[in-house]
Amino acid sequence: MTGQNTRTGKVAVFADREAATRHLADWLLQEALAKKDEPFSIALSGGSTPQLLYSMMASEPYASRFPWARMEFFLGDDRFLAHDHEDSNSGMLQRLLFSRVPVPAENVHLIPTAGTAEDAAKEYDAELKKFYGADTLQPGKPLFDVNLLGLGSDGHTASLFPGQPVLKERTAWVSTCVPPVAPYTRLTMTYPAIDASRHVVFLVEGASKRETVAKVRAQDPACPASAITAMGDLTWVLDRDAAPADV
Ligand SMILES: O=C(O)[C@H](O)[C@@H](O)[C@H](O)[C@H](O)COP(=O)(O)O
Repeated sequence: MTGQNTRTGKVAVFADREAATRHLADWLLQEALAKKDEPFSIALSGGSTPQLLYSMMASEPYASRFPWARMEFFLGDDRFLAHDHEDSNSGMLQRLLFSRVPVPAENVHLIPTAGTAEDAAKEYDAELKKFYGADTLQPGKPLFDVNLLGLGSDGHTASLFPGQPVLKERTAWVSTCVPPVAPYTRLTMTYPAIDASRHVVFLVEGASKRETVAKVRAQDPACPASAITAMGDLTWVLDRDAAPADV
């Protein structure tokens, strides 16, 4: 697999948020069906941007077409909060998607919240390794089929925030992060886990993100998202407002 990065990845621009989201839903459906009887694994992003996608996947024509029984869902990151907290990504996904489709409960791998944040990171790290079937990543063997990422205006993705120790983590697959501005301790997949994806997709919308998209595509080192690569391909799915002038 020839890995792509944020500079070499393909850019797909759509007229508006609805069109970009529908394209992504169609593509995810195509990829899931292409796996035929094999599991289809996807790590999902939190935040507000992908919420339309999750609602769309749980509605027709997608709800009756996705092969839910063989889909495996993970979270790229979460805030270290009870899942019923209004700011929990797990809670958001439960509300918008998992409670509305027939995905088996054992296929929904939410980030744990018991004990300390460090305990939860170790537990989720172990869960990823159990799913993968090994404790070390092997060349050419992806951990996920798809890793869906968002982008913060400061260039963070998942909970890989600028200046944080987690950016140097190259062994653990899950770590904690205390973002400089956000009030919650976060749990996040690290670069090795995210990069071990067959497809990495950045879904970014809105004019407020345009400058950051340009920086990350230029691989500005100040933006943690710049260092993201994919084991296979990396794609930017943008609405017109988020698209830099050169795309
Ligand atoms: O938990 C989170 O918030 C996300 O994982 C985070 O990385 C998000 O993707 C960006 O902050 C963009 O968020 P918006 O889509 O809300 O702009």
